[in-house]
Amino acid sequence: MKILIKNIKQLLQVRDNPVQKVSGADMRSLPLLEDAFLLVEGDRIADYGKMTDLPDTQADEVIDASGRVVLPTWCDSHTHIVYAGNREQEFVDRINGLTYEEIANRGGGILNSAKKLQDTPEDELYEQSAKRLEEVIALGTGAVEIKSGYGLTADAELKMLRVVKKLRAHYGIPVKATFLGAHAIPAAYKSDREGYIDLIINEMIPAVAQEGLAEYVDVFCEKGYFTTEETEAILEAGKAFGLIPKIHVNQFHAIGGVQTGVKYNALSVDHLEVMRDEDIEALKGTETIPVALPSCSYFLSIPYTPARQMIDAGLPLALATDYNPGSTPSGNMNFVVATACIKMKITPEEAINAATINGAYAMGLSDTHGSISRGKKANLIITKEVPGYAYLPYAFGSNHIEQVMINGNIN
Ligand SMILES: N=CN[C@@H](CCC(=O)O)C(=O)O
Ligand SMILES: [Zn+2]
Repeated sequence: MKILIKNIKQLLQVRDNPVQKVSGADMRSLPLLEDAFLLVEGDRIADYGKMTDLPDTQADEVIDASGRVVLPTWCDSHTHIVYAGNREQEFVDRINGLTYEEIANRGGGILNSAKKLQDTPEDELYEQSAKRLEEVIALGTGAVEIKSGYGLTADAELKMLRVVKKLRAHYGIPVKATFLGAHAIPAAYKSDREGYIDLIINEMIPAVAQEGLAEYVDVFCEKGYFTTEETEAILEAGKAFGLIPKIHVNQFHAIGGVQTGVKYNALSVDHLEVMRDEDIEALKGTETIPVALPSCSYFLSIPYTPARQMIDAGLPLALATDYNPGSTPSGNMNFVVATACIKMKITPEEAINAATINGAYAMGLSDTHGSISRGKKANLIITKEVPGYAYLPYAFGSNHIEQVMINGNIN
């Protein structure tokens, strides 16, 4: 099957020589072609160029993208979309004055979600999660990472990861799995945190590895959750089973989590709402990509990751949703890109780089996703008629997407 997309107003993120990620000042450059064509063969990008150079080719289907922008689908490298129910009551409680921390201390928060998830059968959990995945694909996400961490028992953590595996098998987009047993200390281990860490290290990680259920290992390295020493022990154990670290750090407090991530060669360090100069320094010259989650800052009214400062310091940056029931009940990458521009003062070019090629890097997918390059997967967003790509984050809150193509198929 050959599909020709012609008359594209702007074809974004065109890279003849694909890169793994873009950093610092290079993030300001978003290579594009105006008045372009794109040829899809099977599930791959076969060719692209200016309309004036359109080869004489027979296509099975022709899409006229006049007035429209075409770009690679979003790569959302940080989500928790496998969860049960919702936490709308906590949302109301926060409006009425309680803090996220106070709610967690009263047994709400992650423990509330864990209780719900433990009581939800696997099939039902799959159905709820599949709906969310379908929703985000329609919003232009074409690759996603999903974490466990709302199980907090060996059985429930494995249940979550089996749901992720089923989602991967059923949907055409890459779905990367992360084991986040160290998301919170469960109530049963309240006065025996060593016991829970022991369970993670000696039972959960080996079981996850044995079933091949995850590629990454994550820890919520934060005051009141897991210390840097505990994080190190868990990452060490994960690494022994081939799990690559990808961790939650610096959401509320800077306790050295960035340095721990760098020490363990984490693929990414995520959140980073509270960053000291030494945390930015620690990331320089490393392969660890910082990931910002602006929808979380928006929803919790906490500081935004100092993305401007980090990019100006020469770092790469990825953007992701953090879609989860507590801190970010939204999986909309379009909103993430707009919020990054509006609140973090990064340019549309930087934000689109952060949400495509750098998001792909944060999931180990740069070779196949995240840019318009020959041979990469044909996962594309075709917008409605728009004045240009900066209009996408500018006119925030509207849905500018007309069609989403996954593996060469229009969804
Ligand atoms: N910060 C830790 N974990 C999730 C939220 C957890 C929750 O409130 O359910 C996050 O990334 O924001
Ligand atoms: Zn998260």
